[in-house]
Amino acid sequence: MKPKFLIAAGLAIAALAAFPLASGNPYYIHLVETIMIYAIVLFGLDIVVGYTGQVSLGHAGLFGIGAYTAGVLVLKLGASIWLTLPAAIALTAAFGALLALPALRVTGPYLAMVTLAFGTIIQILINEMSFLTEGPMGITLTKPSLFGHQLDETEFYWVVAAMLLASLVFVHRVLRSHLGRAFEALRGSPVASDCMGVSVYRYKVYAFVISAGLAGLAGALYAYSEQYISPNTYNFEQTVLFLLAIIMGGRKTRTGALLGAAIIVMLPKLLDDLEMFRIVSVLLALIVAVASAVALKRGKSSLQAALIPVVGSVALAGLSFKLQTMTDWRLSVFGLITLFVVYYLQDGIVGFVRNALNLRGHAASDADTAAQLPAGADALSKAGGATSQGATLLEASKVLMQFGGLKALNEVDLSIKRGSIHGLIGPNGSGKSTMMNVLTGIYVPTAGAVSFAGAALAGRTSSDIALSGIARTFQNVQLFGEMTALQNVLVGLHHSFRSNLLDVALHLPRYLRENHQASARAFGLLRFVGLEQLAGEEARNLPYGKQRLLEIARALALDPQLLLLDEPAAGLTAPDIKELLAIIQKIREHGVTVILIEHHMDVVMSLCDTVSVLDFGQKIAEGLPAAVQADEKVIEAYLGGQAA
Ligand SMILES: Nc1ncnc2c1ncn2[C@@H]1O[C@H](COP(=O)(O)OP(=O)(O)OP(=O)(O)O)[C@@H](O)[C@H]1O
Repeated sequence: MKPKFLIAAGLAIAALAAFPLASGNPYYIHLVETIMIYAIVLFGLDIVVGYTGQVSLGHAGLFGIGAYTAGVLVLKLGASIWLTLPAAIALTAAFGALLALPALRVTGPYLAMVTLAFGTIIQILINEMSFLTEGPMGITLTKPSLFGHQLDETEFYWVVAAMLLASLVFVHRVLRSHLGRAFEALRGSPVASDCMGVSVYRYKVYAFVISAGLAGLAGALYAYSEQYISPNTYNFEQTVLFLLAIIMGGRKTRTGALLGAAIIVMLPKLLDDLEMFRIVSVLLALIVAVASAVALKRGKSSLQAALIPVVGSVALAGLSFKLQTMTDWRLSVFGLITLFVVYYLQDGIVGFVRNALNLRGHAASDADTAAQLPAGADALSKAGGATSQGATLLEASKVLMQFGGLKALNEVDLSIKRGSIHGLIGPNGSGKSTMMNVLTGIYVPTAGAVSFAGAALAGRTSSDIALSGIARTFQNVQLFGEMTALQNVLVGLHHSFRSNLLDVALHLPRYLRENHQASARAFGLLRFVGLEQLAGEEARNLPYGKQRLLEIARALALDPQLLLLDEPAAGLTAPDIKELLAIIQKIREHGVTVILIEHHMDVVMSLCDTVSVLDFGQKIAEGLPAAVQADEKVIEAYLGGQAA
């Protein structure tokens, strides 16, 4: 960690701890305490919303479960904080797993509705289960005791501050680890995640469970902080506020969550006080103007894009001086601010400032990591082994893939020899990509069987198949766009981690060792495909040809025995194709078997040992490239069309 960062963090912690002593005002102490509690919820919600890209409107319900676990345990058993906090985390995490179930089946607006229903059910249950929760009457409790000492407002503030710091470190470490990369990969491309051995199912559940655990912790702290809980707090408005806080603050940043929490706690109060509202809106206009000017100067934004937020915030400041009273305008101003942020600051306030000031988050630190790694790491391990060269690695027999009445594959047999490069060609729509999808478990064939390295693939998930040694690239590049090149490859290396949540959270030696080894290998793989200079660049910003190479590096990270390349040369320039040919040759030299789908005949002819030709889902020819090229049926179906 950089000394500058450590000093800043130390100062921030000292300021946070000193605040109640300096302020002395119970109202402000309670306000900051609430912000910290909400920030803990938002750290968790950001995992689900920001990282995995799911919508959750159920987090107020989870927050409520945490609060009521503490409340009920205190009410019924007189339990201490040592029991209530872990119990709240555990029970809420279990409910989080329950909430994850719909996320496995539905996405987008449907998921939003289901999670909203979950939140509503929780609120109704709290209301109805009077024997446990005291129903609408609510539960009154006192501040907890620690080591026999009853905490006062300030001491409890410090407990909350300690929990905030612990949550911050925990979440930050998890999100920067292989687990966080897995969450982010789900958002980037679920199909590619599965094909990299990162099970979408498993990691969606993990994300909800961790997120819920944090909501539970926050809920329990909230119960003690307010000293009174009732079902009405955990309602629809609360859940929307949480979501809004993430959007306003900025997703995928802990600073954004803190800022979002401050906004949702302060804004309603701010909108009650006209004088304060005027001061803050003028300050906001100034900040936006400066950030926009910087963005414009650095060429990060067009004049129009930079002007709109400035005009908006200046108009808001102007409006604040026109208003005589806030009472009638509170909700309208709140709505306007929300609309403005959601529409114009889509990366949230933190994202906007980062963009304007050209701060690149973890992209820059990836470049640093890359630069520190040893130069000669042997990235690509030997696969297969010389002894088994020539034996059958993959056998597909009578594979039928039917979509309604269309037979995309019609009883196709395919036998792939270990160590070979096997070409799969055919006109558009002949079933090549469908075959890839069958081999990687994305499609379950209507009939027929596939065996790989002696084991049947039937009934296995894409991620299982990937982990057993089949890696692939995609016809339409499926990178994790918001992640750097290095992180993309690290997702492919997910299988090399054995560390669990505890190893990650406490940075235990096992995790540190695995992380270092994985980073070194990822960088080595980038070097293997000639992308080491671009390690810290976001995948979406790479030129198309480089994106295709990055996909190959990511696939190789799986240590595959079989690599499926789906039109790797599509859209590449002639020099890029030359580079690609050399890389595929090198891959074969490392003993990796390759199935190559390609429309560029020169690539197929120069690389492949055997070529199979598909037409309308049927295999019409197979053999040496030259023989296939001369085959009448092939010329008629495919090469003839190309020649023409
Ligand atoms: N999920 C699907 N649902 C319905 N039809 C599909 C599906 N996937 C593929 N098909 C159809 O199966 C046929 C074979 O498609 P496929 O993408 O495998 O061809 P291809 O040989 O890879 O073509 P190209 O070279 O254009 O990529 C096409 O008619 C396609 O429309």
